[in-house]
Amino acid sequence: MAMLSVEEALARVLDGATALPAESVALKDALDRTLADDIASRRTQPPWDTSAMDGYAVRAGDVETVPVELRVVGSAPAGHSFNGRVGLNEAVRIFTGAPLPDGTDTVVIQEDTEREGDVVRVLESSGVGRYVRKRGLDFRRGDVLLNAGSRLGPRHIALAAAMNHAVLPVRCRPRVAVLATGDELVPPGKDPGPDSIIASNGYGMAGLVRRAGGTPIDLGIARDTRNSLSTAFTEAVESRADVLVTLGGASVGEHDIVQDVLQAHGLELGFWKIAMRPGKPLIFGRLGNMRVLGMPGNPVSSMVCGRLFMVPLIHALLGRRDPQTGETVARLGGDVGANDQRQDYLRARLSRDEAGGLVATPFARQDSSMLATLVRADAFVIRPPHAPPAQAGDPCRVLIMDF
Ligand SMILES: Nc1nc2c(c(=O)[nH]1)N[C@H]1C(S)=C(S)[C@@H](COP(=O)(O)OP(=O)(O)OC[C@H]3O[C@@H](n4cnc5c(N)ncnc54)[C@H](O)[C@@H]3O)O[C@H]1N2
Ligand code: MOO
Repeated sequence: MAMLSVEEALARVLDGATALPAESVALKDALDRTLADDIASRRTQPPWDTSAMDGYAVRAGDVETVPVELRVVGSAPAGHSFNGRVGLNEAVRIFTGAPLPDGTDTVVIQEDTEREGDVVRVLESSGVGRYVRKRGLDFRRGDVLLNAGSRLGPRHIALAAAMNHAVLPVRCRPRVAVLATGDELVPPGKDPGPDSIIASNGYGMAGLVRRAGGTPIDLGIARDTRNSLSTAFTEAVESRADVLVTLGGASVGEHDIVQDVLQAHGLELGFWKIAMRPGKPLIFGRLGNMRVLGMPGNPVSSMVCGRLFMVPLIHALLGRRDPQTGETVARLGGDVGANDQRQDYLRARLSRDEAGGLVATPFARQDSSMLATLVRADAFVIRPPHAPPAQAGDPCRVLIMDF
């Protein structure tokens, strides 16, 4: 039977996944959150014509011919405007950021002047508007400058502040319950028994959840028994998780009972098994309002499934409009053989050729248990199903490692 393609599987995971409700957060807590509404400016910036330099505000007509002496009639530091009107052959001492006094249209920088008492001698002429930032140069009241669905980086937060917003509407963080399964698993840092494996995947998955903008809920480690799994699934439902991620027990052995027990809880199965390596036994379905991703236990398989399916799902629940696929193109740094029906994600090193082009060289060993190779890798080379053999120098698709 033909297995589901990666694209089709992703489409099914994202089907019907729409943005969660919004909440308000203070600017200082808004970093990396996703905006829930378009944001219009409450202010025009700059609010008035402003000096861009320290110097003298003058009338351009007075300084056409230089040198010329002007009478200094006042001073305008930032935050304190000069309230009078500046007349013929007059100047006001001005500083960067101060409003341009009435009657002036130009700034002469102080390096181009000599001052003596209340007289300034202007040595260089200056055109109209020189060193003046016009009112509204940056933006105007009512301009929509930040869009719903964008992730708030430091620059977006600075702009929101400049627009005079102290609080922003953002999407609630998707809650993602993460459950490791397996009798062999023990937490890191303990003294492992003779048959123990250290549980690693849950830590990686929780990190992926956080990076994607969700809140991980740690459900710990379930034993390979119906009872233990059942208790954990009940806990997931009670925790009001939007997504449940299980790790391990997804394959065909008689201890791989995750799917069975999920079904006993009412799982509506979306799919099981996809044409992908690593990650073939991926399970997807719904348990009430909760989406369930049953990931294979091999550490690299679960991280790749997390990156390819869980991260886009979290982004969809955040209403992200700017999702980055992370995909680009490179040239192969070594030969690769013909591919079978599974789309391969080969861990690879990136380098540059002499012309500066990107080169991706897959590691020789690609076993899905090898986490150290995942950390050594800079990218995945994507080999589509049934791709013919390819040689060093041939173009290839790559997914840059971003976790
Ligand atoms: N007869 C077949 N056997 C297998 C098939 C198949 O199609 N036919 N598929 C293989 C593939 S592909 C994968 S991937 C694995 C996935 O199996 P499971 O999801 O059932 O995973 P487990 O058996 O529970 O564990 C596999 C491996 O990973 C270790 N593991 C599990 N959880 C964790 C964790 N949280 N942290 C660290 N390591 C973990 C576990 O100890 C095992 O070594 O099935 C193949 N078999
Ligand atoms: O698909 Mo499994 O994830 O190859 O090892």
